[in-house]
Amino acid sequence: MNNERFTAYYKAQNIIPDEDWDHFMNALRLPLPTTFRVAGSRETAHVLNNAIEETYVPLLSGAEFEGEQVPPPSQLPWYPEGLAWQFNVSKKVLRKSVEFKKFHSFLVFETEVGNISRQEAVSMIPPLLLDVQPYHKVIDMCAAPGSKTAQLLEALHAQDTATSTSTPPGLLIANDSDGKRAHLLIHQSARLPSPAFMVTNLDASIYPILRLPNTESEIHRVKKTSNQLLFDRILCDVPCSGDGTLRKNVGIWKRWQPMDGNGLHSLQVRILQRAMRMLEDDGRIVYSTCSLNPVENEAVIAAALNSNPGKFSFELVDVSDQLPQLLRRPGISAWTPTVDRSINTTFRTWDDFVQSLPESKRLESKISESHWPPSNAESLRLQRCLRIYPHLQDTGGFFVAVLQKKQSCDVGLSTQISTKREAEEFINHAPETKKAKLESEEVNPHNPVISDIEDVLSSVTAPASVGKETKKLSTERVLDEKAKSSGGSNKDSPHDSSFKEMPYTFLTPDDTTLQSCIAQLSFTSEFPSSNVLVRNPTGEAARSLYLTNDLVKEVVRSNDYTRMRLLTCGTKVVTKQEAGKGMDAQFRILGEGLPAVLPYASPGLILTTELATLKILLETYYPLCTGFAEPFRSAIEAKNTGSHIVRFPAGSSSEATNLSHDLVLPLWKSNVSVSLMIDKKAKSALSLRLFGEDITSAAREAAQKKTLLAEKLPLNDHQMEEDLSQNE
Ligand SMILES: C[S@@+](CC[C@H](N)C(=O)[O-])C[C@H]1O[C@@H](n2cnc3c(N)ncnc32)[C@H](O)[C@@H]1O
Repeated sequence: MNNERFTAYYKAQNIIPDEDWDHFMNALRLPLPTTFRVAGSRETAHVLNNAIEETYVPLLSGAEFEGEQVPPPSQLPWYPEGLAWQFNVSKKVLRKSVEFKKFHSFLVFETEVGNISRQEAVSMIPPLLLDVQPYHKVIDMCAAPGSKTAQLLEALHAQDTATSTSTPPGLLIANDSDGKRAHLLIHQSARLPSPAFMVTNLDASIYPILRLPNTESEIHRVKKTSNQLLFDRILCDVPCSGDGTLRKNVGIWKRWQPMDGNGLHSLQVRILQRAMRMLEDDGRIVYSTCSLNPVENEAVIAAALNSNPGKFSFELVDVSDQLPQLLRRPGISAWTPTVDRSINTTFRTWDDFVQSLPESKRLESKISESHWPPSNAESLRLQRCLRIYPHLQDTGGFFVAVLQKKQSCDVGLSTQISTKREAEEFINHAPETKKAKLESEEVNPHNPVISDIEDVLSSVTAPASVGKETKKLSTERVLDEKAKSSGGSNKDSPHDSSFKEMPYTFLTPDDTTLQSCIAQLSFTSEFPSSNVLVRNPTGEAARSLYLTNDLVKEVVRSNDYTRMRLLTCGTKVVTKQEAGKGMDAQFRILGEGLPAVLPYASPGLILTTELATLKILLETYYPLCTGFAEPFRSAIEAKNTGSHIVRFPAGSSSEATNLSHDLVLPLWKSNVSVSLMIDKKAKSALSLRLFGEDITSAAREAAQKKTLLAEKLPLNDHQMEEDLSQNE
């Protein structure tokens, strides 16, 4: 594991003192420990964390493998409330040591149901420094696959209890420009259903201006002069060359070369600049990469700070007192970009470099002035950035910077391209066809259909008080033009017919199907029936009902869903169990939707019982009502067929545990039997947690299959083992 270019480049950057160099390089060659975070609301997280501390750490403490002691998991010292862990054992130990095998099953199942997030330690830092509160409007600009999004959602839902979801007044938009990855993100986030969540699929560097309804109100801290949705917190975990992940992605050793970072710099700057324009006063941006390269880190921060000269008053936040046990190094103010793959770092300035090129080549160069440290680098206080190195605390490499917007002199202008040079740059980044179109349009300041380029250019030269509205509109159009060229919306109509997702239609509270659903499920009058949406063009409550909070509803109703390429919003709470229309349909509460609707479930819908009932529900797919002990048997027999909720109160106990908080689950009653409406992985996780073993019918069937396979196949040991592990 070596790469001479890597060594030469980073030696030239002076990021690691000479005396630490070997230590740094050796750490990069070691496998990364496994790290995970106990997720979910604080209440649930602490219950599970206690289980790790009280059950698994003692179980694993004496573990030995092939005559050697294997250390048990330990808490990451800097992670708040001890909720993140690491352990360092090989796959062989995980598969063969009885104790670790049990721990591994626990991790796998709890990860499946979203109670545990397998996440690199350093990747947990940005959301912590973003400091999200439930009332914040938050956007995660480059979110997929979503491990940080999950942390942001948890912070938004800090008030959740173990059984029910709070409805935070804030909002989280997770965005990614890669459609496939954005869908993966949706899949991941289904573990944390939230009425305050939206996913969009846009290029973050040209993220469009989103609107809120035209209102004079300040309910959501919307400025009276603007109905633009500005964000309190923005995460820019930008695409990067990723050399901080060398320990995990060993293939990088072979292919690493510095032009990857050079090539990403411009996109990284543009994403950060876009975030700066979308930020509320006093708002905070966290910029992060898993790269060690200053061109992708400090150079980006410096370029973005310098591109807003004084207008928005951004500054790097000193976070040296936060996460005090996290070992870090300060950001640097001097670095030397390389201009080619051979690590030519001899040019002290961009001018020197450009002068060295033949005149015909100068315009072609992709390396810009902002790859070099600016002359005011010291005054930008780049040392406030965080550099995390593998040898400090046995982690990956990482970079984080926290930016704060102090105030804006003019809210209208906050959406603007701020300097003439910036406007020109903006246009220069547009594809050629778009540029020609933008440049050929006529100027008419009284007509919204005016030239974008002229408008942008005039907006930065006109006095701030003149034509504010026109300027705002035009900036939006420039973004729309850019979005259109990358598959987004059309200039004349905000609708983008190339976007194929189903529309989002809010039902009226008196919709007959919705009313019938509410009546069937005995939801109380507090149920927010005006925040229920369906996903089809006609607005018919055809199958699934989604619940959003007020702010998400406002955003969806005030913006064309195709223009914002909205992939999902809110949380699916109820689905039709059987065919049937309107009043005839039978509705069922979904497992993932239960926490969101529980606050509105009337007592008649909830059956309270003991863990012995749960045992039967886990052991059998469709247990007969007559198979339960009293009083549950009579209680369930007396219920109508359909959707119900079963509650196991705190204090119920089983062989393995004593429930420390209520547990509620969705139940379906047929004529003579019942069934627990959660998926088989959730059942297994519950079973392991509450009964110390997987007692589910699915696990029993899998074990039987395994035995059959072992008896049937006359394989040698090695083949047999492989077959069995594939079946697991
Ligand atoms: C470092 S990864 C993000 C990891 C993610 N934050 C997490 O914690 O799971 C960068 C992401 O940026 C996305 N991306 C690349 N270019 C983008 C752009 N112009 N706009 C938005 N997302 C972009 C990539 O698809 C990738 O998913």
